[in-house]
Amino acid sequence: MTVSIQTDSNSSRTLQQPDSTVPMEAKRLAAEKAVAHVESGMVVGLGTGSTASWAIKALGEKVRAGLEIRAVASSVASEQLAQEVGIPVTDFSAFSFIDVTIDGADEVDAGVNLIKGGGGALVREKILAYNSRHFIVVVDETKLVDTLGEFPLPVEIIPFAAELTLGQLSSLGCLTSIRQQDGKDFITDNSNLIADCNFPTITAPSSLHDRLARIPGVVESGLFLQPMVSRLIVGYQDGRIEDRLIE
Ligand SMILES: O=C(CO)[C@H](O)[C@H](O)COP(=O)(O)O
Repeated sequence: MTVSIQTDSNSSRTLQQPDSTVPMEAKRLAAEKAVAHVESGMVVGLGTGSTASWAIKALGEKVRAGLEIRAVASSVASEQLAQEVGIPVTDFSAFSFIDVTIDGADEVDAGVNLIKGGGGALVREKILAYNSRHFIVVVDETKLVDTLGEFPLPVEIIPFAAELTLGQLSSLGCLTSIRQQDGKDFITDNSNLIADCNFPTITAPSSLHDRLARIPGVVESGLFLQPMVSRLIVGYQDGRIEDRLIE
């Protein structure tokens, strides 16, 4: 998928969404490795995106073969996919914590901090990750970076006074744009907007996270900072898989 991003300087550039450039096979292998960590009796959080979809499909196969789990989804799309492949989706009132959540990411830095939200599901994804005993991130090798920021940081904002909120985001040193889809504003599952924030680089993600959180109108940012990830699984184009426990 190709998304045209309009910046506040009226220039435009093209963001290649991960689907168009990365090896699907590496994503699939990483996702299947993650599913091997799911056991009967668990409550499982389902991420969003193409890598998470591979995990949902692999989980569905295991459920059909007898694995007994209950799942919660981070997006309407993932919930629909889960139902299609036979995974029982449960209500948030039915449990007090999630055993394991499996999700993808747009960037993973050397300290295992993430940018997420390329699929626009970052708020629900973060709620699931935060409430999970184990958060397994599955990516292909193209998502690994030394420093975050090449992928524009998605920030979910409420529609009210969005122009003012965009201005506040820009004052942090980024070019901002409201994400578009099919010629219209992209609307999240929470009826909000996504501001894509293009920083030159994000050298201090923790302080940026705090500054973003102080802006009224910002619901959440796509910065998922450590300690959040408990396991990182990376699929490589040559077929290798790295399954790393994060201490
Ligand atoms: O954060 C996300 C959705 O909001 C996705 O996990 C992220 O965009 C990675 O997607 P993909 O697995 O398709 O590369």
